[in-house]
Amino acid sequence: MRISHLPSQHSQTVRLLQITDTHLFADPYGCLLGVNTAASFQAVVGEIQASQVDFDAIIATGDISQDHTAESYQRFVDGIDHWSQPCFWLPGNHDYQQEMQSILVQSTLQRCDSVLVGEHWQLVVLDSQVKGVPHGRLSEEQLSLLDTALSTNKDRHTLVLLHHHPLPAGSAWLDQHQLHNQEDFWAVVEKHNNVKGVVCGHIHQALDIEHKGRRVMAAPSTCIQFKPDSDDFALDSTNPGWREIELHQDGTIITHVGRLKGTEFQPDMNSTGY
Ligand SMILES: Nc1ncnc2c1ncn2[C@@H]1O[C@@H]2COP(=O)(O)O[C@H]2[C@H]1O
Ligand SMILES: [Fe+2]
Repeated sequence: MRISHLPSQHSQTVRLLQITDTHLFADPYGCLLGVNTAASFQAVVGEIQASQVDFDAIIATGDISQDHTAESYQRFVDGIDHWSQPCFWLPGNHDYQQEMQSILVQSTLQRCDSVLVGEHWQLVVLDSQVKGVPHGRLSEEQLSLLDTALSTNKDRHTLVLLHHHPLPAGSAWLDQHQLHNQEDFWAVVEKHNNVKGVVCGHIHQALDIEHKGRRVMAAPSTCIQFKPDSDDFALDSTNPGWREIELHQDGTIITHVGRLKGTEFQPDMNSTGY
């Protein structure tokens, strides 16, 4: 298992910044359904800086690239380069792991399976990608990695990270692309009592609910947003954004979604998919 350490800084509270579904292109003018994804990503990074968000690490929860190019991954690296905090990333359905592995190893970026965070927490970072299709699945290997990390660090509160949503989000078109073997995932989680939360990307909308006694959270994409509770594909006019997550030593999670202001990054609302 690839294990990393994140020492807690000033206090025992650890702050994470979730950035997800950037869908970047090699072309700086590349657009997804009318939104220039490089520009919206840069605007989100700029707004995080302007709002002086305090964080100890970035978690990038997949779909970093839309065109699978090394240049698109380099664009992500360049966008967060000015931050000295580490970035832990995992693949989404749109990612090409070969390019990711070669580009996202620079400076502070790391692909690891488990991060021991301060004295009280761990992150388990899972790969739910099934090559070439939009839905997710956790292999036997990933399920066993989760099980091992939870039993090895049973005294640490745990936040599990994966790209695909491990429960229906309430939109039929999107739920066909959810984590297909979610019963297997929850069976492992329910064997242990240290999982306090699960964080995903993929659904391009904010979510913060309780499921099987654990917190499940998702963040807005840095580009286009999907309309919640819509059985057919539909975009939402809410702005690109991010999620901040505070992990407290007693196991409490405090979280907040931040978004851009203004109307610069409205998608083509009549789009029917991509
Ligand atoms: N109209 C559509 N119907 C079903 N799936 C779609 C549609 N448009 C896009 N998708 C896929 O659904 C995925 C959901 O989010 P992704 O960013 O992974 O990328 C999306 C596409 O792969
Ligand atoms: Fe996505």
